[in-house]
Amino acid sequence: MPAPALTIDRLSKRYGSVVALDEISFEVAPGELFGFVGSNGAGKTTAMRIVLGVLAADSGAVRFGGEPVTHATRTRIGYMPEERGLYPKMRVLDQLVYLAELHGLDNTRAHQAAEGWIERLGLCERRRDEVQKLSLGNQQRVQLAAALVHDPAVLVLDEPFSGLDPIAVDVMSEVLREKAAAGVPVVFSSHQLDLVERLCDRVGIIQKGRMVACGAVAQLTSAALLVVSAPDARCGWAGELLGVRVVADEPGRTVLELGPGVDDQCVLSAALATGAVREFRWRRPSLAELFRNVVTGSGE
Ligand SMILES: Nc1ncnc2c1ncn2[C@@H]1O[C@H](COP(=O)(O)OP(=O)(O)OP(=O)(O)O)[C@@H](O)[C@H]1O
Repeated sequence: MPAPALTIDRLSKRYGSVVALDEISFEVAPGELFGFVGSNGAGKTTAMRIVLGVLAADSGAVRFGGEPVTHATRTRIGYMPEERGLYPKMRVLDQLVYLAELHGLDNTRAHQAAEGWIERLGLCERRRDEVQKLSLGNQQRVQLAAALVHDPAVLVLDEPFSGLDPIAVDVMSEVLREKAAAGVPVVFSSHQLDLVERLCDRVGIIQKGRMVACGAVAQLTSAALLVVSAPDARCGWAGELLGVRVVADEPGRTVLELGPGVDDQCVLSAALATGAVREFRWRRPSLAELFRNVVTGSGE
């Protein structure tokens, strides 16, 4: 059976006077890796917890293959909570078998799945250890295994990369890519924007509970930036140019965004007026630059 799409439709949630989510919507298609990014407190965890049914929305809906999420369909979601919900005194293997059985696998299949993920995630030597005795990074590997052990149809992961060493980041990335390639919609939150940019097909940027940008990474980062290296120029030289926004200003090197109708040759003349120009080229912004731009623009 093909995996269903995950649809988040105009979710709103308040905690007293705090608006955590304000009509937030997005969809994650089967086979898509969707990166959910935003500043601290933007509302990512709240949205993910509502998807899982751990928290109720004030309004809006979560759909799975077009149908409202029920208790039965929820068991098909693999979830990695931000607060990491493992049993500290349970051994790694026992824990994974238990969670797999809880999601409906019989004991033999639960053992096979648990052993498979233990091996895949490099936990063989830790399989008989209590979770609380593992390093934080290894606990996180177990948490990922816990999200995957019942072969979920959708993956929802809250900051799965935080605190991982580079090898574990590679393993995590590979697993997420593989699940997406197998047709599973995968959504994860992260503050590591370079990683999100590398991995994701689409991203959603949430700010104060509102989706302020959502789309394909290439499309969102298509507005070009102008890089100008003028070693003799004093800092701030470009700030006086009309219609030009300074994105970054280091000694000798400036990154600019030109407003509509601004002629780049006028910028070149202004740069040459400061002395030699060693570099003058257009480039795409990174996701991190886009994020800063969008978040600043939305009033942060
Ligand atoms: N149980 C709660 N009671 C009151 N306010 C809450 C509660 N949980 C979250 N909030 C508030 O809701 C807003 C959204 O929080 P949320 O944890 O969803 O953000 P986040 O994007 O996941 O942040 P982070 O990147 O720091 O994990 C914040 O203002 C937060 O303080």
